[in-house]
Amino acid sequence: MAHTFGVDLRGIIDLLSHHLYSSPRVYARELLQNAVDAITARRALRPDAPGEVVIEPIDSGTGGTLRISDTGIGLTEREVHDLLSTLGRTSKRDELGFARQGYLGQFGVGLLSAFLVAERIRLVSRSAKGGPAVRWTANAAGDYEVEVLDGAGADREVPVGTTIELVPNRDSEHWLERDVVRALVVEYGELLPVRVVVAGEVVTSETLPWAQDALGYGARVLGVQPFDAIPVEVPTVGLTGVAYVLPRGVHPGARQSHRVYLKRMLVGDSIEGLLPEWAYFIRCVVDSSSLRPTASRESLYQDETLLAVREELGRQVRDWLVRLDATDPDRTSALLDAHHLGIKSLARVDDEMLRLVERWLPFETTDGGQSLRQFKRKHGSVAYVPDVDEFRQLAPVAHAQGMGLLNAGYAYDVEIMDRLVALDGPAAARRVAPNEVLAALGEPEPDVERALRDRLALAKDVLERHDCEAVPRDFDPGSLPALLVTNVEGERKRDVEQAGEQADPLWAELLGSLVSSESDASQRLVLNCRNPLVRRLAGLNDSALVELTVESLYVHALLQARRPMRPKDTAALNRSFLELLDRAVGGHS
Ligand SMILES: Nc1ncnc2c1ncn2[C@@H]1O[C@H](COP(=O)(O)OP(=O)(O)OP(=O)(O)O)[C@@H](O)[C@H]1O
Repeated sequence: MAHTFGVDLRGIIDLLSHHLYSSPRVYARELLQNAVDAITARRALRPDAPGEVVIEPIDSGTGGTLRISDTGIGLTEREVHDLLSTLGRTSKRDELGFARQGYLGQFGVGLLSAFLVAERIRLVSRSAKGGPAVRWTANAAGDYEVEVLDGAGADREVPVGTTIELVPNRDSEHWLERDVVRALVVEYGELLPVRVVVAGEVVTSETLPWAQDALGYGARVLGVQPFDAIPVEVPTVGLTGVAYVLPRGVHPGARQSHRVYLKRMLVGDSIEGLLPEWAYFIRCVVDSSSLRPTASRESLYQDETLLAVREELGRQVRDWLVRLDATDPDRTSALLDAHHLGIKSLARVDDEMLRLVERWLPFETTDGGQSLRQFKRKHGSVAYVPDVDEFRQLAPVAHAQGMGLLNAGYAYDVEIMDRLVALDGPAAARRVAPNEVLAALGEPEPDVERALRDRLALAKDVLERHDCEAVPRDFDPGSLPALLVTNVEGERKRDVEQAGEQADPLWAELLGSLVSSESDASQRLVLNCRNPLVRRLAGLNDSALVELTVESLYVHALLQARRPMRPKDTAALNRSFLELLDRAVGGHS
């Protein structure tokens, strides 16, 4: 013999309250939604049927009930048994189980959420299809009663539509009181296309607020004045709304959160996944007639449709950016200034964005802040350094020699340079190695160089300790005594030597022929013979003082290069500083 599942109503209510819905507050949305759906159903029969929802909350502390009445389609006695008293039964799906167009509900469980705040629900309804009025009373314990109000005076007074009355449970009276109810109804239902009255006050408006004053509405919803408001539209899912461009100050890692309405009922205002990740500086407010909610109605179902909508909204924001670029240069550069990270990340894969970045985004260069285009116009191609510290170190030297350098050490910069090369050819951008800057530096006067090299021989131990080769040069600015650069060739040579130890002789010889540097030290301390201190170093006779000066110059250059200090560097800093201090206060005299 076949049996049907039994259902423990208490268990279901517990499931709903603790696991499906995030708070009892959703009861207001579910009741509102049923009332609006009932009006929609009635208007499907008769388009000019009245549409109004009236909510009478509890007056604080009076211990009464909340009533919500609608002028909707109502329920016949059969429907009350069939729809209200069977969990999961709904009138809002078709024979094949698909959600019917135009209705907010679809799962057949929403009414139960009233039990999150009520111990008893009383419903009185009269169907627009005719027949007597019906009263249905259900308790949280899981029992219900149906009475037909036929013929009696009470029946005649019941208009077509439904009134639901909630008797609060012990801890929930406050959920049904005026201020809370009003706030909840405004939050969820302020855009509903029917008149909703709470405690005598109409809380809905006919038109979508962003259609009238998008920027004003944006400021209210976001709490700040948006940079701009982009109207967006995806007709395939009946979506309209606004993409707000946030003013500066949003972090690229910040979670996207959008305000989403479905059929003009709020789903939530921190809905994720509506725009591609790069658009972190955009907040949307949209209404859609056919995106799918999850069963809790608190988020969107992540399906193919949502993916397609995300792509399309991303495209519309991007098109706006391109239009702005063409029509309003000042605003474009202000926007790029505020949100360069998102736009740069887009430029890696989108050529029009790349051109926009090329034209407007200021980069740090040896000629000050400049766009790639300006820089290219002056120097012919973009010579860049892919590391911020290296740039800072090389920039003054390069600038003094008339070389243009651009700092491409921030997020996405190198990928943007690679993309420029892929599009415009190898002359478009070029990575500059420190040695290239060194190659541009002048040779020192021979006698100064000779004298300096003699002194440097005295500091051999110090230089070896720091894995450094000293290179005398002559360059501007004269105030800079020394420059520390990584010896890329030296490192390569060391790798090759290591590889050579393990490789067969023929291969080792081949590898060896690729390396030309004289030294295999990993760093180069480039001493500036134009600097007075370095010149004095060339004339020193005290070998201890030569060692101390070379080590101090090394530490100074290391600090300038902002390299991380290893323990032996910190020890060198302490040693040289204290020894210099000692000499300064006369310890050696
Ligand atoms: N105010 C009302 N007027 C007329 N019929 C109603 C009303 N409230 C509920 N009903 C009927 O009761 C059924 C069950 O309602 P319930 O809120 O549990 O589910 P639903 O609205 O169909 O779906 P969902 O769970 O997505 O809200 C509805 O499908 C509708 O037919």
